[in-house]
Amino acid sequence: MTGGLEGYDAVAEANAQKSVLAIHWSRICERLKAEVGEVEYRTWLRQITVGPVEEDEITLYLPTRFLRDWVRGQYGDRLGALWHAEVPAIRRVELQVARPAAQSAPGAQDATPAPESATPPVEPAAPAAAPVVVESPRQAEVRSDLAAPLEPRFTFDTFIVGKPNEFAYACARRVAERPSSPGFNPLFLYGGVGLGKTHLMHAIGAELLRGGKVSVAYMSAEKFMYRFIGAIRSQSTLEFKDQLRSVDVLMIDDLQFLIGKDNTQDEFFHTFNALVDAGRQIVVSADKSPSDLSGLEDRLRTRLGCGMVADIHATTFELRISILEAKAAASGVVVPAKVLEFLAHKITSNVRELEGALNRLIAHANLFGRPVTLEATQDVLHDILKAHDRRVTIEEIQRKVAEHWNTRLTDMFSARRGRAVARPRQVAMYLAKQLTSRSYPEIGRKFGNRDHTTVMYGVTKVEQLMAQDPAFAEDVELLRRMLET
Ligand SMILES: Nc1ncnc2c1ncn2[C@@H]1O[C@H](COP(=O)(O)OP(=O)(O)OP(=O)(O)O)[C@@H](O)[C@H]1O
Repeated sequence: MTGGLEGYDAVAEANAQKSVLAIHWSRICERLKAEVGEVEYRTWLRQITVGPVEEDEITLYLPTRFLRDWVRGQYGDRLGALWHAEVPAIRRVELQVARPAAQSAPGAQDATPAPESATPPVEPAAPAAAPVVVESPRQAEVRSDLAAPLEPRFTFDTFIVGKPNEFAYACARRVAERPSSPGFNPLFLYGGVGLGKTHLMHAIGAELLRGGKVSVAYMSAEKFMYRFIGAIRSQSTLEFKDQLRSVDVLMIDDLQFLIGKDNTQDEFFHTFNALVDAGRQIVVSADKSPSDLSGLEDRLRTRLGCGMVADIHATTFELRISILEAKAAASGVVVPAKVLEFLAHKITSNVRELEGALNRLIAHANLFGRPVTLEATQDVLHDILKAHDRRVTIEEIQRKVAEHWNTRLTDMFSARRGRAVARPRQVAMYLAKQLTSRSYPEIGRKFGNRDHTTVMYGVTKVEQLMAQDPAFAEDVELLRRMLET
């Protein structure tokens, strides 16, 4: 009997404490709403439920680890101060993850949720292994409810292939023809800005859809994050996960955006594993190789590097010319070869800018009905050309390259031919061709009066080595970036 009464007292006391806390909490909520605004309050704070008070500490619960971390970072101190102002005995606020009790309405203030302590929200079980190609044919679809639409211009037919991108192109083709082939899942495409990563991803998507039977979802990593946050806010994370895990091919662009976004990385990691385990294809792009994406969790970097990693190098003059020729031909406007050469020499940064310059020229020609000439080009594009005036000198290039390979600067001009000095010299010639507007004979003169054919040989040799040896290619790329900034 006594025990029963004690139990009753304890329950009554706990209930009384809950009601008192609920009154304080509703006042605090009003203050918070006034301080942060209705929208922010509803997004982040409404889902807080009040837990017990022990000594000078009150526990508040949030439904997910993501929300808990966010609220702790953004509002932790403020919550502490408001509770202390309301109940002076409370000096500390502890934020914990807990799912609300099944019956309680979201945000119900007297709900006593089931704490999950430090464990993250439970992930849905990975789907059972499924065949690579869906057995019962269904309509090919791009999951536009879930992802971004594909750009119709970005196909394999409109992608111009040259040395810097031929490997990435071949890998992309292979994935489009046989998704989830061993060794090609995930396909990780990386390279500098505006070099065609997105174009290749869309081309894969378009090709797969043409073949039917698959569902494809493409989205930027940024969109992935916002979709994920949106799902948390609307308490529909399970639907979000299910949607993502139901596609045959998932493509995530610009993965570097997830650096520092730990919760989204976690989510992506689980999605990634569930899809790959189920035999679905993943394609990812980023500005660096998996090993260089410091800031991504190690386990994610390791998995990203497990399939095929393909680099898109900076464009060569030849590739720039081919791209310009193809785009000019498609426009129907006659652009003289010397104008194309001029542009390919001047605008070396990336294909997006090159394309932008050509489009401006073409629009100008169409609007005013005047032929495209070199003079008109200089006039119409004067701002772009000014911004692209190369400031790098051959002397700077020689110095940086010599430092990088630890050779003497004088070996750039000397007659010595050993590989240890010849290779850096060839790299410097290659970079001089890439980063300055000097001709082969001019470059030759700067390298101890060498003949222009020696320079041409050096440039070709470096291009060949870059195609064969990724480590060497990365070295050269690094030098190039250092010189350009
Ligand atoms: N080899 C190519 N052939 C034809 N067009 C190309 C090629 N490479 C890039 N482009 C064009 O250049 C533009 C920029 O390419 P894209 O958006 O694919 O670059 P990205 O590498 O994804 O850049 P970012 O890192 O900024 O996302 C697009 O219009 C694309 O069609």
